[in-house]
Amino acid sequence: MDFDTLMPPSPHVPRCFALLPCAGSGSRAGTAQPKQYQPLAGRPLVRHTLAAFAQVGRIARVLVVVAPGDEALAAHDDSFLIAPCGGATRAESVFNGLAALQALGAAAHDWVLVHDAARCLVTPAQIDALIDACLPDTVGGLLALPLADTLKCADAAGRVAATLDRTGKWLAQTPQMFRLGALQAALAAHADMGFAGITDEASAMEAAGHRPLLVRGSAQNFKVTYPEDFALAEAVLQSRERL
Ligand SMILES: Nc1ccn([C@@H]2O[C@H](COP(=O)(O)OP(=O)(O)OP(=O)(O)O)[C@@H](O)[C@H]2O)c(=O)n1
Ligand SMILES: C[C@](O)(CO)[C@H](O)COP(=O)(O)O
Repeated sequence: MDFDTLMPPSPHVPRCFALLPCAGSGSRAGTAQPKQYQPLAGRPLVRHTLAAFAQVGRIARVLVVVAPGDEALAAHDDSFLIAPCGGATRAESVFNGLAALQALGAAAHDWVLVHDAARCLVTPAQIDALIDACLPDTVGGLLALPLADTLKCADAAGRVAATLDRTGKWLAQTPQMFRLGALQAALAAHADMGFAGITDEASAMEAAGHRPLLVRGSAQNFKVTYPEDFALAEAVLQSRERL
């Protein structure tokens, strides 16, 4: 099945697709298997991420980019598609995923929401807020959080070299929402250099001269990165169940 059968393309009504990079090794998490497949509150972590996107009616389709050979780990069902085209870096996985979306029928003017599989606490309301903010915009944008702590710069010995002005500084989160064609072109410009310095979609768009919109996210939308993050994520999920 391709996307055109699902929802015909129209130059007037761009569709929204979600692309989940899920091909990382999760080395900082210290788990035996990649963190996105670790059990969390009874199911693989990435399943919580997918559940949030499944509740957003404006997302036409979700594509999960996994490492070649990991298709079974992502345990496929009909609510999402899998592309086993993960790359050596997150940016490469996203770049390959955009090509897979295009091959399935997504158009250059369609929107793509790129979201870390490892940010499993994102909520449908946060995704909707990003879509609401970006749909009327020409560029697109990202969820992000203004810095809430004092910002230090370290020297090589692990001592404070300076306290930096945090005014106007935000922490980038995901989803990050851009037009497929514009994002593809922005990333393509860095492919020859192995996507060096491109740590998120917005940084590629910025390098291409765009100024993405900052949409306030939530501290709960953190990326599971370190061993202690699993217990925190589980506690948040359990607290939501009690609501
Ligand atoms: N080559 C890569 C690297 C990362 N990711 C994905 O990008 C998201 C954010 O990556 P992050 O968690 O920061 O990186 P990991 O490589 O998974 O972890 P680490 O840096 O600790 O090894 C994750 O959902 C991860 O699976 C990916 O698809 N392809
Ligand atoms: C994209 C991202 O989640 C924005 O904060 C983040 O940069 C991904 O983590 P990484 O460690 O840079 O891969």
